[in-house]
Amino acid sequence: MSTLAPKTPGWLDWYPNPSKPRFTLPAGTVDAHCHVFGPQAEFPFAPERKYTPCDASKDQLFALRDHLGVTRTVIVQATCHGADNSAMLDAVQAAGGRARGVATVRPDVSDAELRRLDEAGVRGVRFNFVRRLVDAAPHDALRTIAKKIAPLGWHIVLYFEAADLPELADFFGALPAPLVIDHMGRPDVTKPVDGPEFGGFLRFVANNDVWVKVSCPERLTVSGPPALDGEQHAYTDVVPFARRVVEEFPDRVLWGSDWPHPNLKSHMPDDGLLVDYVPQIAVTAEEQRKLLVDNPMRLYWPGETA
Ligand SMILES: O=C(O)c1cc(C(=O)O)oc(=O)c1
Repeated sequence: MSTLAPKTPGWLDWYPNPSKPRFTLPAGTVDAHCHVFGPQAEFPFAPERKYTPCDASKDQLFALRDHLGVTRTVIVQATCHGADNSAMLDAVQAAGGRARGVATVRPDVSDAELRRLDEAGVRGVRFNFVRRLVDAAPHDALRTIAKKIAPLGWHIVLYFEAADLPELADFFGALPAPLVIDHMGRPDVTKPVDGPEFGGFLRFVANNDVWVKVSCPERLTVSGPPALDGEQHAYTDVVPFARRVVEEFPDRVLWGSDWPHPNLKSHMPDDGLLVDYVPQIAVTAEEQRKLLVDNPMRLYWPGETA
């Protein structure tokens, strides 16, 4: 019998009993960024991982999806599973057409394997440039893999820190597939929304074939979580950044819960309050429909109606 690896010290488990959101998500809402972790007894974590999370199974993900009023999910390969996509694929398959996947693959991946992933519901590959999550920036792998996936019509999901974008922008802009940016490119929300750093990010989005996930206020906030009474607006310091992206690029924004919220050390968000954050950043019914339904459907279920 194999022994299970203990969780990383200080690892916070996902919120056990999320509140029922006060904001009613429109019918057909897609959670375009969530993960499954293990369960590690069935799907062991990758030896090269930088953290060991708690288990977060597909059934627990589907229970949250239904509780929040989400219709479909995009399950994004988490770094703790490396390039072993089996837990993600198992979850996508179990969702019976109501999930798509984003995979991590190695540069020597065969065309036959890519076709197998495509048939299983994968529509993109993910690359991580956040230093605490990887050993080295994956430029060469990304260049090689981008050429292989472009003919499938897939996209490239990128995770990076705002301060690194100026160095990466030309490289990213030359890739031969659409780009999807995780967590708004991780802006430093203590800097001005009209300042040069976020301005550079907005220009990069304007000038390239880019979609942006306006996700993770709980990860980007400096002012912290909402009060426990839930009365005040949540994550107010992140709102102006996400609001700006939604206003400028209403047809290229995506929303995701980021459940089960890897690597949060300060607090674990109530996922119900994360849904209540949405109407602060997408204020009209039209903006909400585009963010939550139309845009992710176009990217992940093109030609299908919500
Ligand atoms: O900021 C993070 O720690 C983080 C990690 C991962 C992952 O390990 O895949 O995914 C995310 O979306 C965010």
